[in-house]
Amino acid sequence: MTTAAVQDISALADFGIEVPSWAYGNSGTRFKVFTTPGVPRTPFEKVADAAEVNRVTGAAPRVSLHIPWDKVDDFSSLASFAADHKVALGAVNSNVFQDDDYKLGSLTNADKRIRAKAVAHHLECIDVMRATGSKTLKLWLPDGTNYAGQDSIRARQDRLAESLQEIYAGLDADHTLLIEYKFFEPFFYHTDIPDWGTSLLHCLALGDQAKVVLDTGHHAPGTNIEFIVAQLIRQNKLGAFDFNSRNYADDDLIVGAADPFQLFRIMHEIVSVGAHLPTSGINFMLDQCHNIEPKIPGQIRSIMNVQEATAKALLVDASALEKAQIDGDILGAHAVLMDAYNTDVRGLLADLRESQGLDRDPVAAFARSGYMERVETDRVGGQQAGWGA
Ligand SMILES: O=C[C@H](O)[C@H](O)[C@H](O)[C@H](O)CO
Ligand SMILES: [Zn+2]
Ligand SMILES: [Zn+2]
Repeated sequence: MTTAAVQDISALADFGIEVPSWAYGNSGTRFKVFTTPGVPRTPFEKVADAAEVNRVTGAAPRVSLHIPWDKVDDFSSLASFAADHKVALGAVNSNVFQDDDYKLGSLTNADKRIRAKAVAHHLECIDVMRATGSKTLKLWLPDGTNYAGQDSIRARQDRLAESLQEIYAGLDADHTLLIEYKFFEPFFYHTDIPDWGTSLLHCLALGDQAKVVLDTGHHAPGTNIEFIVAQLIRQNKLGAFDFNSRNYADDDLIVGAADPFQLFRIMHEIVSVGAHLPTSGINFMLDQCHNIEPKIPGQIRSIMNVQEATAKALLVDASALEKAQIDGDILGAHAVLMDAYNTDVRGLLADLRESQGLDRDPVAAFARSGYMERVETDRVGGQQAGWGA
């Protein structure tokens, strides 16, 4: 059983999780996008909601943007608005998945003019980064095909490599390009960046400023995600996470909701090599859609789930684990990990929040704040943000 001596989760005080602007807008599936009273209508209102999550959790210091969903006339005013709300603008996400021109591909398209358009969009995103002070460009490439023979898998990789080079050349020296992989959707025969290996190969071809994004919802069922985490960290090529959880496909549910033990195993691979520390440079982000549940409480719950998994990982008795592993003590080693996983860390986390001057229970603190009632009253009229907006 874990001894009291090692119940130190203080490292969580510096552990920040970046929240996605799009989680505060309406979202859904192809069947229905549900609307909710009080949903933001502008990127400013999205940032205000994200700042509320940071106010009660103390652990959501940045907001990811998605272009053009978060396009504004003056990005520096959005950045100062964010600063006034004690958050910063984080990764800038490109979008090459909502344009008819990209039906047969964007950065992989056989038509050079289409590829140039998609490259130009990424260079525009880099300009947004310069205006917001963000250092990260995040590229999820939806490109793929639906039928065997539809296009040359090899030729598309060559075109992709060329397009990525043009984007990479547009980065400033202190910028990072994050390349996200996904095994399928929106296409259903092949995807041009389907797995960590393909993303890693392109990152290695580009250079040190290119790193892999691991979205926890983007793997084939049965994939051992923590193995990929360990492998990418070994290569110093894990740039970021898109945290969420899923039961079937890219469900984008609340992280840890569908499989809290998987989240713990992932955070164990992170914590066991100190990659949870800010010095690791890994960006821990959420990528979720709260289709039916209240969005701000959903984000608060998500932050708490990552904190709980990380706290449990910090409680792993590392020396006992290593000894059991070296000794070939299979069940002993497993028991050390399960002891930490089965430890109820909610009290420790509440104590940590209190020591940071925060309410012990962020969910209750938000409910008591009256924030939701206020925005439901104020945000009348205009176009709610979100899918289909
Ligand atoms: O499945 C899409 C990816 O997860 C991307 O990260 C995407 O940009 C994000 O989900 C917003 O829709
Ligand atoms: Zn993602
Ligand atoms: Zn996704």
